[in-house]
Amino acid sequence: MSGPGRSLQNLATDGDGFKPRDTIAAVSTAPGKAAIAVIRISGPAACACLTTIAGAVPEPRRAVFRAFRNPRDGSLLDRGLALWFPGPASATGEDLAELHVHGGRAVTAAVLDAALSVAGVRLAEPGEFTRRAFVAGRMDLAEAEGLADLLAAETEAQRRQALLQSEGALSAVVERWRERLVAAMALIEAGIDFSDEEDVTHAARAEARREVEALAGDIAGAIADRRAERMREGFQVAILGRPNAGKSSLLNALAQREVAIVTEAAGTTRDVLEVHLDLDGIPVTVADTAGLRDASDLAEQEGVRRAEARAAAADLVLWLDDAASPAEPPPLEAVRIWRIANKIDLADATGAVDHRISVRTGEGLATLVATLAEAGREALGAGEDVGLTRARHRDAARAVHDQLAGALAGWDATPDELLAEQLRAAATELGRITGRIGVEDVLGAIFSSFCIGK
Ligand SMILES: Nc1nc2c(ncn2[C@@H]2O[C@H](COP(=O)(O)OP(=O)(O)OP(=O)(O)O)[C@@H](O)[C@H]2O)c(=O)[nH]1
Ligand SMILES: [K+]
Ligand SMILES: [Mg+2]
Repeated sequence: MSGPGRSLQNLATDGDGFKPRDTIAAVSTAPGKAAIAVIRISGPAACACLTTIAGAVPEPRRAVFRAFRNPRDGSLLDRGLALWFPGPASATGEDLAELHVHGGRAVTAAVLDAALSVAGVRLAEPGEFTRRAFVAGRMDLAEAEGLADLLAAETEAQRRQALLQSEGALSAVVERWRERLVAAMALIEAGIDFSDEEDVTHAARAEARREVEALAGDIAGAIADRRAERMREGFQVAILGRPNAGKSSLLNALAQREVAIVTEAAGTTRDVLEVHLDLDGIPVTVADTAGLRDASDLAEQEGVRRAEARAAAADLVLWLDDAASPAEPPPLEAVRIWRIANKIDLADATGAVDHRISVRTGEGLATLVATLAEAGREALGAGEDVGLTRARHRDAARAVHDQLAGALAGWDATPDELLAEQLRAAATELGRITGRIGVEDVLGAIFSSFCIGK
């Protein structure tokens, strides 16, 4: 990765007070008790910092065992590994030092404090190490977002997808789109050069048009495919039903712990309660809701309202009902509904149902879980295909698509120069996804979503 980040240096530094020339330090591992914690220091004073705390600078990229000392009085703080990564071939592109210390609160606080006492060193902002990597051209924006997703990944499929994006798979797709646009532009521009040979111009314009049509189709396909974006949030399932159908019991059975209160009193659940499940690598969020009925109680009325709102926003509704007395689910537009008859230990299901279960005896639950995982995999993919993962990507892709559609609509009537200009504008717009252009407005939002130390 070379160009994009670097060309942004001025934008990225002047736009919102971001100053890569400071030296930053932070604990990069999670807070709390642990065997090891890593303190990272990046910037021009990293070398001074390392010398002050750990003695001489070690050979680049070699871990050495050192005593870490308080710069104020030379007292021993801890012993551990020191590493030195001189810029620009470091993670941030700057001089970077790492101190691996014992992972206790007091130890990390003392060593971080020692680092911050060195002139020119300050505490890092959230995501600032990654942001410096972006500014230095070590990764593009889509890759940085992939890295954020990788840190947040809770299931295998999420991990696979995030890793792909962090390694540049989405950037490569977008770059390929841009190359196709540039090729179409070149055809039009060739027409400009050969404007006295009408046949050549005509053929070139026709070929460019075919290419732009195909590209607009591919981009529309990518916008319509929401699987990768939904993978980040998980497959959203809402359990809906009348009071006492056994919704909370089902949630507990799926979660394999007592998350929700279960009683025989109708109207027990009021708030929406959700659990995050990992079904065979697929992230599935299941929400338990208040039983639907004309409630007199104010809190229960609000619970019913929330239940209906959650169901309307779900990918799938599990309409749970008593096998003995099934009722119709409420009309839910554009939401898939599975009818599930519960309590088949008491009475057999009547009418058409998708699943027959007894939460009490466990009958039918394994099949239900397997079918849920399958539905989730269908909706989200397995994390092996590359797609747009954020609204930000989709907005940019839609803007490009609209520009291409506009160019295609007026194609024959548009002079070569103007057509080439329209395609150039679309190519520029594509650069928003990887951060080649005009990203200063989104930088803060993207990087602040990271933790401090990343
Ligand atoms: N026999 C039998 N009882 C069940 C089964 N599932 C749940 N129950 C019982 O049904 C009653 C209601 O269960 P809940 O899980 O609280 O039902 P709910 O749909 O969450 O009820 P609300 O939150 O009040 O709407 C409890 O007494 C459960 O033990 C089942 O499969 N068989
Ligand atoms: K109940
Ligand atoms: Mg309940």
